[in-house]
Amino acid sequence: MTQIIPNDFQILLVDDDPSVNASIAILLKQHGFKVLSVSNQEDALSVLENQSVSLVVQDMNFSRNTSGEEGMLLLAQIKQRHPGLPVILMTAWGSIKLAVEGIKQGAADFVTKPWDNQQLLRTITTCLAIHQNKAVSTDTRHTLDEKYDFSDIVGDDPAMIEVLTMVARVAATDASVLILGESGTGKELIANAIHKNSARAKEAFVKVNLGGMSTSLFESEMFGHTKGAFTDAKQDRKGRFELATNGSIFLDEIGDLDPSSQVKLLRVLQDQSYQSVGSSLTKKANVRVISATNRDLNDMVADGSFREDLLYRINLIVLNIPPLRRRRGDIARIAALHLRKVAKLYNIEDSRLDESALQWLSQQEWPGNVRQLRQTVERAALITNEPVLTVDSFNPRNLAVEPNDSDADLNVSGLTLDQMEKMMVIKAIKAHKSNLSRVAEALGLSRAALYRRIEKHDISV
Ligand SMILES: Nc1ncnc2c1ncn2[C@@H]1O[C@H](COP(=O)(O)OP(=O)(O)OP(=O)(O)O)[C@@H](O)[C@H]1O
Repeated sequence: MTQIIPNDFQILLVDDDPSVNASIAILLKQHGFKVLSVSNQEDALSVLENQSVSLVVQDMNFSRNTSGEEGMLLLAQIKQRHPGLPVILMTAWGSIKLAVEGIKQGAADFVTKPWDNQQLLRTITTCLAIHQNKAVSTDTRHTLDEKYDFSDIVGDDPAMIEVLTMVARVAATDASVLILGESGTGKELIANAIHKNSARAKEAFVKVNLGGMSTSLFESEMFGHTKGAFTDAKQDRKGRFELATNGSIFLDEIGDLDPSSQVKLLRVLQDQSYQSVGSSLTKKANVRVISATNRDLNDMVADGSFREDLLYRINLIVLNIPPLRRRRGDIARIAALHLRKVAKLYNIEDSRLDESALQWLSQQEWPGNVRQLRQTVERAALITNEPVLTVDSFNPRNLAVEPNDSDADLNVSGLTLDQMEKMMVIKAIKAHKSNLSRVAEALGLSRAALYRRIEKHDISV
């Protein structure tokens, strides 16, 4: 994992208030960094010309003018002369608009005054780690696997190697990551990989589907509630942020969040603290935030349905997961992986895909991406019940797969999810000779969940 060796880095502080420079300098030196301080823009630019600096922390105002214009100008000058140099802005509390503007102009991040020492340190080390790793040459899958745990993720195609290399770079940092990609491309798998390869790996990875969360439930779900806070609050309940303490929170479908919940989420990300519903106690949110969506958040910002300031809080790092049709090189391996899994589940021995099947699978458009590929392979294995799958096993006549179906969410199999589920439960019961503990284990269900399904589908055991 990427470690920052502070002594390798010289940080330039630019603030007209000597006490600000002095106290940040003490903090950074205590943590081993080398520090230079200047009080105005001219000196800052001259130091950058003549000395080796790894990162700049700059104020936004250098005179009585408090508009932030001077800071923006300095940022623009630094970015023009030293495009790759990370700059962190110090902005007055409440001037988030200015900070957002700064990020647009190329600032790496911003910290509000009065600053929190730990947060400032985290921001600095994160920016340095991301920047440092940019210089590392692209890895191969083999070198990545030596250092990181990417088990369960097939990705040898150059498009995915690029994604995994970026995951490797950012995993160790606390940077917020926004994962973009069509439905079924593996966003959740990537979010989990970021967590697994971070220092938070031993703590919780809490997934929240914001798409399915109503406005009225948002606060109590995310921040928890105390007993009696509202009519149905029969006891204290922890929220998702508390459950994710010291770990990571995965905010799936963040593009579906309604405006009032967006404000509440922004507040906790901004302040790094929150209050449970019905409590006046402020709790610290030491949580790494990973978000995902298949919507275009920039378009949503443009049409006013997504807050720009929230976007800049969640997208320090953006990972674009390519659709499966742009990484056809991975199709055969993904298909084989999921076939192995389903074969194990149903005790099918020596199952494999023959050349004709692999070729056919590699040529499809897969509008539903990896999820659709996985379901197609599982379905074929289940329906044919043959160890070797050929192109015929995927014959649309048998499986009703439409090769160029353009709607990923349509039921492309001719089977509903419910029918699939029933079929899988029946097969697993047969394969494990009605030993329900083993059936539950094979299906990844608790015994209670298995019983519920047996009852729901009226299956005899
Ligand atoms: N690179 C991959 N290798 C192996 N399996 C994968 C890969 N990517 C995705 N999958 C599998 O595809 C399925 C869908 O993945 P996942 O849920 O992560 O997608 P998603 O982009 O989060 O979907 P959605 O947008 O619908 O939430 C999962 O079963 C996952 O295990």
